[in-house]
Amino acid sequence: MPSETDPLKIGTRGSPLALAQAHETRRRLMAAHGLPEGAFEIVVIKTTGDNAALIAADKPLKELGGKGLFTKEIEEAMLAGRIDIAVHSMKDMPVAQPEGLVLDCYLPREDVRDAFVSPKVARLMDLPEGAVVGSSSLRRRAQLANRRPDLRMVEFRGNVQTRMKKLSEGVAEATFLAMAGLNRLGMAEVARSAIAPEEMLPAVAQGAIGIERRGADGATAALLAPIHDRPTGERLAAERAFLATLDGSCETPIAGLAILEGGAIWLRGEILRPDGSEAIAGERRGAISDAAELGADLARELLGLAPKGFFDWRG
Ligand SMILES: NCc1[nH]cc(CCC(=O)O)c1CC(=O)O
Repeated sequence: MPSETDPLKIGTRGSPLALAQAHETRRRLMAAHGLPEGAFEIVVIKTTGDNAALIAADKPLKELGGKGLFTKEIEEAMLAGRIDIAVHSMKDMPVAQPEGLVLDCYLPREDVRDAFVSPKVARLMDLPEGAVVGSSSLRRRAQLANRRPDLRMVEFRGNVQTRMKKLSEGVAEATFLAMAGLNRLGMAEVARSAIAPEEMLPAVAQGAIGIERRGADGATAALLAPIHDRPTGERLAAERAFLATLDGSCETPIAGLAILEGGAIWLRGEILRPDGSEAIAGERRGAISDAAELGADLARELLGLAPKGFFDWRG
């Protein structure tokens, strides 16, 4: 057991959302084991994705380093023993972990929906013709272009405050944020409305927090076991198998959402051309124990339906 003289080191990025997630993890570990706050130490690690100069460049994140942009330095710290666990937004996690690390602990999932944020109108469909919308997410940009080809898209990055400032300056009339992030920051009022999955299917693993550890660290595995949320793990097994089979990441125009219903699992998935000119969607229902196969199977179906050139974004 960790103690005040030998605390468990929790690695995290330093953004307000990442810190909120690390604190939630510590609270759950304290409650599960009756340990004091001092038995856990939160260690902030700067990642490539946190480099202010890169972020200010307003380039698509994809061009800045691709997979592992927000995780590489944290995983290196864990392999080197400087931290014991790492708390991640699962939406940003590559589908496979580096040799020696495992991800098998998930906290109960937050709201999976995207939030619609605008000082002008309450809902996506109320935006006037030709309105400018800010987003750097390839998925959101493609989905929006698909549903509202009249809208103009601009790159939009930074924390919630930065984005709100850009909106008030008129850089764009609306933007999107994950409801989960707003809720965890206590900023739910920023959302004008939550977008139903039927209108805009969220990113794979949106709203889920995962806790990574060293595979050989049995003591930490035992410590994490009581805070693992099994339904979240089952849903992510389907969604991440879907993403893996599509060879996707958080920066590809892919959406996927699994829901548990009456003892079964229901997975919906969507792939898009980056310019939104075409979207292909499908779904699977099946046994929870087959979650990963369902995900892979749905991905193969959508791949089979995609015309030549659809995956030009796969590089
Ligand atoms: N790619 C950035 C990112 N990664 C996780 C979240 C939000 C929280 C979550 O989905 O768990 C966000 C910001 C956003 O999309 O608004």
